[in-house]
Amino acid sequence: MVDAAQNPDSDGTSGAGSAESGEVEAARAAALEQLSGIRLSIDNIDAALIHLLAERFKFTQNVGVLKAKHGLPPSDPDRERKQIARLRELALAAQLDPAFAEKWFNFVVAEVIHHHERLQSEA
Ligand SMILES: O=C(O)C(=O)C[C@]1(C(=O)O)C=C[C@@H](O)C=C1
Repeated sequence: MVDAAQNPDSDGTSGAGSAESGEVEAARAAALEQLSGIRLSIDNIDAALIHLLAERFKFTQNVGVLKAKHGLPPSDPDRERKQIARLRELALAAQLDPAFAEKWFNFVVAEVIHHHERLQSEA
């Protein structure tokens, strides 16, 4: 139920009683229900992204250990260029902004490189 005191009509009154305000309220209540459903899906996707990121970092941790052990450089710009080109293609096909995909990738890789550097300094 939508509280009229918290959701006044556009004229600032409660609009109590009119048939029109009843319809507006019903439509708003339906919209809020729809919003809750959509937010459940958003929460599921956010959870999946966290799990995927955690898995990715487990693998990059393995890479960092290997690199530290064998004196390999923390970053590999050539590999990154190829990854970015691939991710931009995937983003385009998925109707995601390729610039955003690249920004996201660079953000994650910068963190990975920090981890690699820390492992190297500890080795
Ligand atoms: O593949 C590597 O060499 C990594 O260290 C992993 C990774 C990545 O997170 O994808 C991170 C840093 C490198 O510059 C390139 C790629």
